[in-house]
Amino acid sequence: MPPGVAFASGHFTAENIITKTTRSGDLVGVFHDEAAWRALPAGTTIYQVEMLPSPDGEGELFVGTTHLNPGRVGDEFYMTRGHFHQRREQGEVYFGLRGSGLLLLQSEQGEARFEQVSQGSVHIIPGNTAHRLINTGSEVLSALAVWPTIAGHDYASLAQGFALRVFLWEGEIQARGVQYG
Ligand SMILES: O=P(O)(O)OC[C@H]1O[C@H](O)[C@H](O)[C@@H](O)[C@@H]1O
Ligand SMILES: [Fe+2]
Repeated sequence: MPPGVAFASGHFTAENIITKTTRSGDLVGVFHDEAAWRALPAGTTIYQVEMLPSPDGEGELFVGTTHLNPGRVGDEFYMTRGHFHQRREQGEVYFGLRGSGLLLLQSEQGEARFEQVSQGSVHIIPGNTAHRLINTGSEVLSALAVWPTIAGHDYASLAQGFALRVFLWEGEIQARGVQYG
């Protein structure tokens, strides 16, 4: 039997799944409101990534699903750390499985834009584009991703953060530009 995905839960129906959990304490400096981040228990799960086992090497693909919990740090919605690929030219495809949120995309020049993620949405992330998932809903946001095994992750280039942040302000989902300096 080839591996499958259960649409209702977004979980893989396969054996030998590799799971990585990212907790609040792992996300140092990621959220805008540092005091609110400190107030959150460090063991709070923000997201989990399930991956199918995959061979490594040129031409091979990773398949993984990110399950991003609903919640906020202060007013800011839970989100993944986000990254460029180490191999900048390598792209990726996201596919929305459940929940609702935003895919934040940012060029190397710092131009940022969003795509709405919902069940069945397909997102083509071009090369040279940083990407982060943001859960703006009240359910778990799950999205399946396919990317080249050679792509790698570059987190350091985003140490200053993305150019846009998403908050719940006065009951509305609002994106705000961030001034760094
Ligand atoms: O690496 P993060 O920014 O924490 O995102 C978590 C994961 O999300 C997706 O599944 C990506 O395809 C993975 O490559 C990434 O590791
Ligand atoms: Fe990626």
